[in-house]
Amino acid sequence: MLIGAVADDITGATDLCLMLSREGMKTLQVIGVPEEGADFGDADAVVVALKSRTIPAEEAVRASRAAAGKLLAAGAEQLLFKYCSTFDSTDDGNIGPVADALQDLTGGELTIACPSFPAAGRTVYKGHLFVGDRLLSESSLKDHPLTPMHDPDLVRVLQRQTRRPVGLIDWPVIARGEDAIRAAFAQQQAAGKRILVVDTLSDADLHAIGAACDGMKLVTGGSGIAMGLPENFRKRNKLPVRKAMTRMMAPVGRRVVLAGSCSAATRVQIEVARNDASALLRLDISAVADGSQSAAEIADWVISQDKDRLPLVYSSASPQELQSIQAAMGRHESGALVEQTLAEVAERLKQKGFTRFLIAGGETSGAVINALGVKTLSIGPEIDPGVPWTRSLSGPDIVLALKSGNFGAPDFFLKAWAQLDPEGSDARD
Ligand SMILES: Nc1ncnc2c1ncn2[C@@H]1O[C@H](COP(=O)(O)OP(=O)(O)O)[C@@H](O)[C@H]1O
Ligand SMILES: O=C(O)[C@@H](O)C(=O)COP(=O)(O)O
Repeated sequence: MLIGAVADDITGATDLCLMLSREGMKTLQVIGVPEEGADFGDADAVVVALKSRTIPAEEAVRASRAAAGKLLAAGAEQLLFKYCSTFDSTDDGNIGPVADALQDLTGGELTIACPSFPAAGRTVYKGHLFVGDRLLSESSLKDHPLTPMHDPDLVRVLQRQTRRPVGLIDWPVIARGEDAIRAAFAQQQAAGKRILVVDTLSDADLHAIGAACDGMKLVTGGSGIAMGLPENFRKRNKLPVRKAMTRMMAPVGRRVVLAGSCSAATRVQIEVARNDASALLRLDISAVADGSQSAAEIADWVISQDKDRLPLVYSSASPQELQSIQAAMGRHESGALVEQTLAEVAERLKQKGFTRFLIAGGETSGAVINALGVKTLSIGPEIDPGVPWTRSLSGPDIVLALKSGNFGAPDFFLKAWAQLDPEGSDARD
């Protein structure tokens, strides 16, 4: 194993898997902390998907340390901690505490914090995170249901989460390339800094930063940082050149979209599907809470739809609607009830022979995957930046597209299916 990664949510993990496999690494996604003696086959990279972004910091640290320990024991040469490209976290964590714990596990050496993903519009300049052309705090992430982001200055944000000194390598240094970046690492380390936010404006910057991280025991960031890391192993003849996949075999069966993301991109995708005459049903959380809507009824509705129409169940709400739901029911309580309901719908549909699932939302995907009993995923073709098709390797034979809330083009829900073999296939990849 060349790279062992711990991701703080499931869509983040598939995003990272896609990046690593696009760069030629045979990549396996494992759901949850691997079991003792787990067999990772001949994977060049293993990404462990946790659901640790919004749980209490001590639990996130415990799970991340356990997962990282398994990857290091299996021979991982470099450890990667994957979090969101929009740095989703609270002042209590969990990025800082987990990075600290993994740094301890890997000998306490200097590490970086590189959330940038320019292909998805996330860049960092003077330590400030931009989403498209807006500062993070002025983007739709300020209204995230679980981790509203109000401060765009990542040095400040991260410093609130860790006692270790946080530094910054700004863009003029990054633009001078690998050697300059490496020299800046050494200078900052000598100045007592332990974790460095790195400015990044382009894929070229990511390649240069990745090259400078050759040999760094622990790297932290979004999937973008994985763009430049595989080349370090290829240079040493540890990694062959592989072609990216463009289509995927999928088991015979019906399809469904389940959206528990309230992100701006997902809400647009829902409207595009509505205008295309897909069959839409809203999960009304107040109705679920008072018993007038249930997972069983929602699943029956999906099953009863004409097979030629795409069925889409969504709980997604506008920031204003969300505010009043959360005021009435509580932020975590309402979120958990939505997740639990969509997870039960998925489980019921699986029982009825549905094999093709498109799930929108990271936390939502985590809940659905757990309910479906999926343990490992192989990575298929890219639908849009950050979102591949995946196929379950053990347990139920199904394909899944796990879409991060803010990823994907407006027609994502409609176009994703074109990459699956319409006839179906009984053989797993
Ligand atoms: N109508 C709603 N009311 C309250 N919470 C909701 C509603 N719809 C979705 N949620 C919750 O919002 C959270 C969205 O997070 P997530 O699934 O990670 O989406 P994203 O990828 O957009 O961040 C989930 O916990 C989900 O259950
Ligand atoms: O880095 C990213 O933006 C994604 O990989 C990711 O982690 C997004 O999280 P969700 O929006 O909660 O799916």
